Amino acid sequence: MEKSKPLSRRIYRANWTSCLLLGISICLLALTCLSIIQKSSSLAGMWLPTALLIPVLFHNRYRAWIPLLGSAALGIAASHTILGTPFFHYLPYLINNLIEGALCAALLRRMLPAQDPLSGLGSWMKFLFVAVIFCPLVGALIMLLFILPAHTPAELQSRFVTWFMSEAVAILALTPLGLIYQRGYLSKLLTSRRLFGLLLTLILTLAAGYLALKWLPYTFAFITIPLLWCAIRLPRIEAFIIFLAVTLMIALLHTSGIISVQPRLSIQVPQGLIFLPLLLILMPANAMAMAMHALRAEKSHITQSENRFRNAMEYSAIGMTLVSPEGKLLQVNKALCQLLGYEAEYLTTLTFQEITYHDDLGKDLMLLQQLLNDEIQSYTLEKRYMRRSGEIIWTLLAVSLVRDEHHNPLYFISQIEDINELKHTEVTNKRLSEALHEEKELLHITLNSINEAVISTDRNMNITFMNPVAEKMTGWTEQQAQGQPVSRIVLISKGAGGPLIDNLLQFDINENLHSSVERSLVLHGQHTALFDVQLAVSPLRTLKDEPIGIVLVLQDVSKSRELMRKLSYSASHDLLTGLSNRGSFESSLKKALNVTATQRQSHVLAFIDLDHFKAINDTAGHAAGDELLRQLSTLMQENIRNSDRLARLGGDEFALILFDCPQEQGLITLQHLVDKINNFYFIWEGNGYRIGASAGMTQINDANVTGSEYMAQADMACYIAKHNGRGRVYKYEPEQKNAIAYTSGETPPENPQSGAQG
Ligand SMILES: Nc1nc2c(ncn2[C@@H]2O[C@H](COP(=O)(O)OP(=O)(O)OP(=O)(O)O)[C@@H](O)[C@H]2O)c(=O)[nH]1
Repeated sequence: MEKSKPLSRRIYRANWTSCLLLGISICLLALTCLSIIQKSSSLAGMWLPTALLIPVLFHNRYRAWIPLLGSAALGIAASHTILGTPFFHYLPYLINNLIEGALCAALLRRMLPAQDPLSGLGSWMKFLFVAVIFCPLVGALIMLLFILPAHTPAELQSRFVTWFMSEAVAILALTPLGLIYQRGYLSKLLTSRRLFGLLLTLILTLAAGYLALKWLPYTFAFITIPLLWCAIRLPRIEAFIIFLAVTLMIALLHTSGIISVQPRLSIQVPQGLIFLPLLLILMPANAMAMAMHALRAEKSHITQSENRFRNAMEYSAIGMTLVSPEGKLLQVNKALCQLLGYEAEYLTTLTFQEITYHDDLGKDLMLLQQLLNDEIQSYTLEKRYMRRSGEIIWTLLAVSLVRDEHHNPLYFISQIEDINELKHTEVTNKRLSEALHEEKELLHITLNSINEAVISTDRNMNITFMNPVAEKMTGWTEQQAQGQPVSRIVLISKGAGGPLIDNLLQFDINENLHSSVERSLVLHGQHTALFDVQLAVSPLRTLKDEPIGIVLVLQDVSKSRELMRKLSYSASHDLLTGLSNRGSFESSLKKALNVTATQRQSHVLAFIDLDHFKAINDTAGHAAGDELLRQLSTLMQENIRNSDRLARLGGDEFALILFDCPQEQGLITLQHLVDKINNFYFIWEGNGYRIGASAGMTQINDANVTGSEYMAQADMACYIAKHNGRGRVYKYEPEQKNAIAYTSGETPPENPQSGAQG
């Protein structure tokens, strides 16, 4: 917003044209006034140049004053020069005029607003004191200083009074016009219809004034009437124009001798006071014009604000009403009528109590009372109204109270906003939110009570939720894990020693389901044990199918895996000795045959049968036999390579595959085993026992021969070893159809050692 003061200064920025205009105007005014002086007395009854200079300076910035004052000085000097007044004679008066004008303008600039200096009686009173009384007095005093030595006291007194009066009357008549004049007013007036009215009023006022001056007694009392009438009827500026015109008319008529303003009194009125009545009639007229202007401005202001309020109320999108302190709807707008379904005429016959839903009336009345008691300034309330159709609607009511100047309540202003839909949505939302909360609680309880670990993440794979089982298995609390990358918390590998799975989202669940026990998934908990787990990974998606994270469900399957391991073990092992059983051995034989087929490797297959084992059972008992079987299994296991496969086929029969083993080496190894058994000294319950073993072997080097054929060959060789004296190793020879006894340079014993007590 622009400030008024700079705006005004900008409008009246002085330039050469305005300086020239001012100079010419002041010259003309001074010529007029000086002509009057020359005709009448030594000083003019009215000195207009200063009265013009004051508003011009007032409307211009200080830095423009020097050219303006210069122009004014030149104007006055020119007028004196034209009339032949010597320079040094008029110079003091000229300087005094400039000082007085500048002092007055400077004081007015300090005391009055720049935009509208005379806006009311208050500002006019200031103007009166400063411009009409104080400054002319100062000017008169300065003038006395100039002429002090050359005049008598009586002359000084007369000149003082004349100077003061002539300045005061001129300033009162002309300066207000200059102060309130706004650029463009004259051209607007000349083109408007008001001009005719103004001219007519001017003529009538001047005529009335002339008639009063010429023929009526109490001359100035009668002049006051048309002036006051103008002050009341006309706008401020037009009234001031008429005041000026009347003042000039009186001065001219008096000077020209057509009329005399000299009162018909016995005592002679001093020359200087001749225009005192003029001053006295101008002052009330001016004051009245100002008062009427202020009144009109106030009225216009009130009308404007009333219009604004009426428009705001009428065209408001929300319902508005003015309500009397008793509750009667005084005024309603269209929006309220639509909201409540009534016509305005009918609605204004009702009270708000009649249309308020009964349950909400109490609270409304209570707040209204607080408002009336001045305890609150306004209030808002969600309340229900009853529509004409009987429907009940929710509204948001805002109420304030308007009071008169004595603080008595005038009316309430109520704004009523339709929040019916909002309220219903709110109820629905509340219900939905409660249902959602219940669902969430239920889900939480479910997740907390199930045996599976449940972990969810956000779209960045950072953990958002873990149930208690997940906390237990991972070794992280939900609080610790929240916001952490899932790959840091959930460490899963394929098998206990396998590599960690780094991308759980792309993990193939089917692969996990069908993998062997050894390759199945293991969860590595922090500071906790390893868990055999079954993993399910589900991506979470929005309704628009946008990914928002994943849910991991981990089932602890450690117990079932352990059982499976045990079952698998017992299915493939001999429970007494811990060696492989027949089934497992046959699988190993198949592998050996495959290797032979693919890599052309040859292996050795052997059967080992204990000699006279039955005797141990019979003499020491079945438990001793069991223990002997266990010790001999360990003995044999210790004397073969880790890669070889030893199995107990049943009873006291063992089978052996020596992988990737030439026949000669196989025979040496077998003989070594048989020797070890032959030399083994078994102690049971303080007694020592010896047994022996017979072995038959065959070479696996032909992929076309089946496993059972090779088994039969080894069996046959073992049989021959047994029946050819026991305690020896025989190799199967296919060409001879019979096994050939093999000795490793030693003669087989005639009578093999039997399980006799040592
Ligand atoms: N203690 C024990 N004895 C068994 C087990 N399985 C079989 N036997 C016995 O092992 C013996 C095996 O019979 P044979 O091979 O004829 O006995 P042997 O005295 O070794 O005969 P030869 O082989 O001809 O020397 C039988 O007496 C079975 O009862 C077992 O698991 N524990």
